[in-house]
Amino acid sequence: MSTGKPATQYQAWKKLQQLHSSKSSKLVLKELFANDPKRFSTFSEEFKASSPDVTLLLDYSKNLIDDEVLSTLFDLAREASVESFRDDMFAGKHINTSEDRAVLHVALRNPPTNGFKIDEEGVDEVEGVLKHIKEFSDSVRSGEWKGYTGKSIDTIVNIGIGGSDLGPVMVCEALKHYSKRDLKTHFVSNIDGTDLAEVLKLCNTETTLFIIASKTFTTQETITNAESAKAWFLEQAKEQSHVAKHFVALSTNAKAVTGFGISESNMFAFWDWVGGRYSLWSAIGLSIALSIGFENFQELLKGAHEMDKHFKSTPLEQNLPVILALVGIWYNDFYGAQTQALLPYDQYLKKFADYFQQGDMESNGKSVTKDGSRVDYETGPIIWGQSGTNGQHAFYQLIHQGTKLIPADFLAPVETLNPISGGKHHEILLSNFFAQPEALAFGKTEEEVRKELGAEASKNAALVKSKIFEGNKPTNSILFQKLTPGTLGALVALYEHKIHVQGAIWGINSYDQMGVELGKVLAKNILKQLGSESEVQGHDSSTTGLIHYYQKNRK
Ligand SMILES: O=P(O)(O)OC[C@H]1O[C@H](O)[C@H](O)[C@@H](O)[C@@H]1O
Repeated sequence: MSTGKPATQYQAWKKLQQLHSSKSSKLVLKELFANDPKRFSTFSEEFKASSPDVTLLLDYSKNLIDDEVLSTLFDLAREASVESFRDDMFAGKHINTSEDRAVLHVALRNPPTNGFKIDEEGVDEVEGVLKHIKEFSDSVRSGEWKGYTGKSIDTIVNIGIGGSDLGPVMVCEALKHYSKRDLKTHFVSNIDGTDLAEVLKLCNTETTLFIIASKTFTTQETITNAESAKAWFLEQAKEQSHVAKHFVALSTNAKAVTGFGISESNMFAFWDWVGGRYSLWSAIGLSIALSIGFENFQELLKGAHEMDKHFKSTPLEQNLPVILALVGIWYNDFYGAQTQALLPYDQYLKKFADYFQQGDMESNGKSVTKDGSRVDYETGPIIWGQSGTNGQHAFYQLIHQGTKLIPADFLAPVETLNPISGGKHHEILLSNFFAQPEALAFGKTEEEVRKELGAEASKNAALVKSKIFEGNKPTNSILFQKLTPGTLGALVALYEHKIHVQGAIWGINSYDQMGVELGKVLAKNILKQLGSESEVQGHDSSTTGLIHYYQKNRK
């Protein structure tokens, strides 16, 4: 079990504080590289899965670390019992202590033979649900599954929010290359009626399949959207019995699903040991299987499983998720970095940062440890980013020359799936992928700027200063072979396990999400009061003023 101890109590943490005060000014990338020609090979690791397409190279040499810092970070991981906490997760122990649940997304991608031995109720049902997903997705994709007028399905609408939306959205976008183009996939998540209304304009009742994705099947947004979608469907289809051909549910809550009017035979089950933000590997991935086919969905699971094996059995010093986690902690807790950017140089990964906003921030955005003490150190970073090179033309200015330290992960494929114009686009893309971390690390000195400006430099001192790049900005670079389903599975699992390791060291519970509750409760209460001004009770003057303004001005 993770110790749940405040991280500041570890000896290694104290040593890292000392190292930071004594060394941080000396950790200068330009010098570290100049003094060690082997720095790249020392601080990089390759991950190779059994499929030759699934390989990742992690270069973490452009970080503000040396051997001593790194070995102390590994000491920290050992002192915080990261290895036994990891093993507890794989063994099905109830590491989600506040909800007394196991955390077993790894069981969803665990093959029936040669996998991990996991002992928890429901794990032996995983294969059966996968079989159900296969049969159903095959029959929809082949056109065998017919709608109420005998036509095949050509449009899928996934209605879900949070973990029941972001994973499928990200993966369907990332693996669009493998998708069945004549089966359109849409996602509706927001309670804002605009979301559903705009999607319904693209749908035909006779050929649309609605997937209602909700672990609890009580989420207000999802159930309201699902009810409105059903009403829209019935306006045309009339007969309640036709619902069975056009609505399926993904949930752990059979009672609520049948209560909604979807029969259990049209329900794809999962279990409470699957956290919402770790659920794309479960029945929640049905829209993925429909879009890219079951075999590709299985490849996605396989790639993740290979990363699980790596995480479970590789010594910490070569363990990719552990390295990413520790380097992240170095900036988050000792350098005071507030954020972590995820910058994929692959257009298909444009939703990757959005996905891990929930994955990381909902997991590690906590301020009490497992034993209830208030932390006196920083926990989860703010995750953000977008695909390169678009980000370069938007926010990189601040990363290069602003006042904030922004550690960034750069990701790119060696091979593109779209080698248009003889591969020219890809070469340009990758030249940017190589150039940005280099510019961030090594910057541009005043001397270089002066040389470049020539005579102008002596006339315009401010211009010289504005063109200096201080450099020494840390990055990780991840090069993967190409964006296959297996590679994506491995990449997602890499970041999932990074989150796990950081949470273990911070002593927090990465697997509950109490922080989303309060707003939901208040919104329900306010909804009841929106009828008239006199009903608005029990709020501060700001909230009351805003509600009254709305009530006066609504039409
Ligand atoms: O799948 P559902 O039960 O509808 O939950 C959807 C989402 O609800 C909340 O926002 C939780 O914080 C998320 O973790 C969850 O993914």
